[in-house]
Amino acid sequence: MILLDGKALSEKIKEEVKVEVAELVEEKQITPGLAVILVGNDAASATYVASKAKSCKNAGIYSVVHEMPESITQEELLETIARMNENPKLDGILVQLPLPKHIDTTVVLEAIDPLKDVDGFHPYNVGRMVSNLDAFLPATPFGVMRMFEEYGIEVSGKNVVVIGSSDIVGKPMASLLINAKATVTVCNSRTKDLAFFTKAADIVVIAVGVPHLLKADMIKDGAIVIDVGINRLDTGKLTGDADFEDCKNKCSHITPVPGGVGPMTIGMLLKNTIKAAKLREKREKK
Ligand SMILES: Nc1nc(=O)c2c([nH]1)NC[C@@H]1CN(c3ccc(C(=O)N[C@@H](CCC(=O)O)C(=O)O)cc3)C=[N+]21
Repeated sequence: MILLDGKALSEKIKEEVKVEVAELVEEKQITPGLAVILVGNDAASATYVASKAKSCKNAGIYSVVHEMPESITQEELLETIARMNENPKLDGILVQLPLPKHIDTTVVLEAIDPLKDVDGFHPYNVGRMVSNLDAFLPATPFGVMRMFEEYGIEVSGKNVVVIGSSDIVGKPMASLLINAKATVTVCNSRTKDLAFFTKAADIVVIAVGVPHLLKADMIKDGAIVIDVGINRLDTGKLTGDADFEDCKNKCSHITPVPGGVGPMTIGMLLKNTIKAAKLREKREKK
């Protein structure tokens, strides 16, 4: 069994990013900038945001974390985004999800300038991604594709089952795999016989938020398991959507949690921020 080491790979990506940032600064006098908007005081969200800011700093990317109280109105949030859209120091804008219930996430994500949408959640980028055009790709599925590449895993012609159909992971994951010529099946919580699909899969990508849902008896010998789940147990430990101990003896490759897909997400966000900075440079030249 080969462990897909997202932590080590993300270190490599961060080094690449560092070099690219240094080049941008030297050759184009541009420092990439990222704004992260954090609404409310969810502990997990705060941790992720802090780690994004730290990674930016290490890479030489200018970053601001804009914290707003749970009680802000949608209008106030939209005004903040409008200001950031106009701020030339900021190449990327990321609104940490989930947002409080009184705020309409769709409206907020659509307010971000598509050219600063480093999360790839704006319908403009979603449409371009589905059409296989150049776009900001959502960091988590983008990171999974990079992982396949790095480990020499060919997805073309493979049967891939994606479990979970969220806008953030499942749907974009399926799109990227379709663009790469995989045969893709997307399952969700209403799927009647999940094992029927997963047993036929060369690759299973699971992103549902149910600890240890995927067991060894649901996969075929030599399957590749990509675990996007990040579940915090009562013990405080993180665990995935796949039963790692059970699956590890049956699959050919598996991502651990922690240390798998999670760290890749941050690496690809930094990549997207550089892409945004390069887009700005092109616009400014015109
Ligand atoms: N607009 C937006 N964009 C996001 O990209 C976004 C978001 N909202 N909301 C929350 C999710 C979650 N997410 C993670 C990123 C890195 C790790 C990560 O690095 N995890 C480490 C462990 C971290 C720990 O120990 O807590 C690992 O899996 O090894 C996890 C989760 C980004 N998200």
